Amino acid sequence: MTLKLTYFDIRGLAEPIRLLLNDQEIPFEDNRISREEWAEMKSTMIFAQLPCLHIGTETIVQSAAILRHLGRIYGLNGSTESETSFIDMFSEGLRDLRTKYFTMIKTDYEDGKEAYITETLPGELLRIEKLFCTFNNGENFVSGDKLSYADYALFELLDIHLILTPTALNGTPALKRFHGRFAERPNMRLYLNKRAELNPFVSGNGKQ
Ligand SMILES: N[C@@H](CCC(=O)N[C@@H](CS)C(=O)NCC(=O)O)C(=O)O
Repeated sequence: MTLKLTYFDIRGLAEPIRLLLNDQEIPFEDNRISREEWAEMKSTMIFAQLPCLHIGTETIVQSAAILRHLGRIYGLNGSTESETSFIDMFSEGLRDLRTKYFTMIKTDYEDGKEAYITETLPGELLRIEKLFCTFNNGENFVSGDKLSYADYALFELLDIHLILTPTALNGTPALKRFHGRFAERPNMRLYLNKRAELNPFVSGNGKQ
């Protein structure tokens, strides 16, 4: 089965998907397109947006649907209904914070960054940390002993906040430990080192 992930040459909404594929050693074509190519392609996309995953003969869009699809087929979606629901719930919570982050980055970076860092972020991260500590006191993965797609989404969300402010995780020690641990998974380390050479922007407007 061939996999082709199409997105822009930024981290954005595709990066948790790239992290999962690289960490799991799933071969895929990382198709990073230019704005000119996008202008040609936009009208052919289901919701006129990216990312898009071609997987065999299937086409899947919507970043969360892509991540969940990969989670289901590669065994990264929990082992019971209750685990899967927890993973979904956790991911949707992450999505809410990611939306706040990208809204600030895209619409209010100059005026809103400081307030986001000092007023919005600490409470949001504390809530995520509390939920993360549900299983094994946060010493393993989101859903306990078993890795899931949510771990990739969590890692990327923490990582982009560390770019925004290097002290982002100082008030959430379990999340900080998770970030450090996860970055040292051998395939993650390989990918992160490779990515560091290219250093793509988090967002299309170059603010991060
Ligand atoms: N809900 C969608 C949002 C997709 C989205 O906002 N994509 C943006 C890039 S991050 C896009 O395609 N922008 C180009 C455009 O709308 O023309 C998802 O999660 O995949």
